[in-house]
Amino acid sequence: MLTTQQLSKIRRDLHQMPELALQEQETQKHLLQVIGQFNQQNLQVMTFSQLPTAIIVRIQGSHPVKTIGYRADMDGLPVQEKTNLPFSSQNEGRMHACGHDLHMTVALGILSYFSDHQPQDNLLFFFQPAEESESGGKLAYEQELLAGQLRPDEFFALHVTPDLPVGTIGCRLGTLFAGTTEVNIDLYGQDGHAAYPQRANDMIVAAAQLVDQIQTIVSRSIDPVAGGVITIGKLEAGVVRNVIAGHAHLEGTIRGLTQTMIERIDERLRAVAAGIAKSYDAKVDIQLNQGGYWPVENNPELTAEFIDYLQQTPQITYQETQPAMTGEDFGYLLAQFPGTMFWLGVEDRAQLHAATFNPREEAITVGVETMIGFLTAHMHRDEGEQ
Ligand SMILES: CC(=O)N[C@@H](CCC[C@H](N)C(=O)O)C(=O)O
Repeated sequence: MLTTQQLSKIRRDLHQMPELALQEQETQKHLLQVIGQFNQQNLQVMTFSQLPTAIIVRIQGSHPVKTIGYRADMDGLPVQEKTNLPFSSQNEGRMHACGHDLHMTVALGILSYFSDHQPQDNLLFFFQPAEESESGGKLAYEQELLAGQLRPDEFFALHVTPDLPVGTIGCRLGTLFAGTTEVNIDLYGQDGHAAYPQRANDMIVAAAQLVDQIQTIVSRSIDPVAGGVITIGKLEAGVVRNVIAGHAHLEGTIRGLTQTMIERIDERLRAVAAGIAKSYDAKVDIQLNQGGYWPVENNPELTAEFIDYLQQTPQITYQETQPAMTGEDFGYLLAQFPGTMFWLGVEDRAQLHAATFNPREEAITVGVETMIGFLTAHMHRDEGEQ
């Protein structure tokens, strides 16, 4: 089993090599190298041409009644790290700002334990590319990576959160995370000389109005008790001060706790964008893509058992959390397989996705020990029920 020092070294190595969605080649190489050092007796380590950076490791159980899956996401974000840590990202403009380096390390810690202590049930460790975009979970399912002998009967995963202290685990019955829709909007007008606005059709003004009107969607069209979010995170338009912009490009994300809510916001956004296009005599191209970012719905029975385990474990503080507006393509996988996702406290003042995000590493052993303890108890419970 990996020691705390070994886990920390692995996490720091992974932290230095963040790669974007579906480009996780170095990360995969590193994971395979670490896994190669574990006891291989009951392990089957697999990669796949259909999703080249994914890894699945199957551990054969001693007398299995089912296959239990555990998923860790692998990709980083297009963020320039500003932590000044000695093990900062070595990849310019890329950062593990969402804690996926910790997610992978926790998975390796659990995997290394069960490679030395054969579990009763089969275990499946899915190192998943592309959580931040491209929806690697959905791709894996559609390309039948998680089928046949590799089909999990249950699936578990965690996400780190800076909002909880180390030693605290957050979870809830029902919806843990929102579903999301990725938004891409292009507005097309007429470029021209800054001195002759009457001869051009300015898409900076149209885009500014669009961003402004978008703010009314949640505040005026959505039930405030149900809630929703629409954020425009990127707006590009124009080339220089004295040229009127004939094109504007906007990117954003919609968040809602139910499919109905997401669809309602999608519909309002289409209507508002069409209205702006009409009033500015512009052409609009709007692309809304939900991919696999479905709401994360925790399975009632498994999650109740998991929460019960946490409440009875003295080293852990359990906290019931509110649903969060973060998205996760594990939501897609939980729509196919029953399971539970939970928050692992890593306590930091910086938020997820911030360039200064610096999660506390002591949380790694909390994650590893929690999952080893829970899975062991869970498998024994199955044995008792046979
Ligand atoms: C936990 C987390 O931060 N997840 C991401 C998931 C990305 C969702 C999708 N690409 C989108 O932007 O809509 C998040 O941003 O919540």
